[in-house]
Amino acid sequence: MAEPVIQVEDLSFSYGDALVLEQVTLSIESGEFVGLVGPNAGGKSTLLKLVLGLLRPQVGRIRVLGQSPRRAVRRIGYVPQFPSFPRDFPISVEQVVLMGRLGMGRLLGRYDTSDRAAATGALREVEALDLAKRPIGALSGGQLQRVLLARALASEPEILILDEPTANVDQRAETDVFGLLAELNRRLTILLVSHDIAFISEYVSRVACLNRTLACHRTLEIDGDTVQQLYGGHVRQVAHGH
Ligand SMILES: Nc1ncnc2c1ncn2[C@@H]1O[C@H](COP(=O)(O)OP(=O)(O)OP(=O)(O)O)[C@@H](O)[C@H]1O
Repeated sequence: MAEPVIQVEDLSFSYGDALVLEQVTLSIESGEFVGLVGPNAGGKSTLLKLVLGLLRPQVGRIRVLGQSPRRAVRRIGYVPQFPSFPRDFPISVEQVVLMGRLGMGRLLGRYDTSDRAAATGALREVEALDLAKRPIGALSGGQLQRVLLARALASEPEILILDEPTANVDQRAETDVFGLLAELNRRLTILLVSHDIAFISEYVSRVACLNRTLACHRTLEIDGDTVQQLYGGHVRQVAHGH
């Protein structure tokens, strides 16, 4: 069997004395669409930072595409919860999407034809090519989210990781973004952080519930009890079926 795309084994992580992740094990296969859910401060962002190589495991091991996270990070497209640039920055949509090529060793402003073609392709894929020349500050929340998705796609990744991609958009834009993700999942493995277990259950194949410890559920198995156990603070009683 092929090696998992993301493999987390017996991972524990603390900030000082505060244990945030305890013996987390998670294996994501090629082509999966996994939702990572859990209450505030449950450790979701910390787990993403470890998978992206921004933090190092203190206990346990992470492999991404058979490599260390630091090496594999160029093969991951990341959509952050909040854009890392001010909305009033005088920069066009096209320039923002081109920034997705920087992780591939390009210098800011020194893009070649292949970079521009990748940016155009990414904007087309998220149906936002008509926005290319617009200033980033003139976009709606839903449009901005598509552009950030295009920026992640511009690096031609094999994995897409998204942190609450629809936290600041209305419901219609949220449905549109998830429709796009379902399309992208035909060729990309996706790991997505969300608070909204009910909404994402329509799209993802598996839900990983994280509240310091982690338990996985096939989407079809999720019922009221699962949600109650996760958000009612008794997540450690959920059977670890993996
Ligand atoms: N750099 C840090 N230094 C110290 N503590 C931190 C740091 N980053 C996060 N924490 C703490 O670790 C815990 C887990 O935080 P994390 O951001 O991973 O949770 P989360 O599940 O992503 O939360 P949310 O859903 O609110 O974004 C929280 O108690 C948080 O305060």
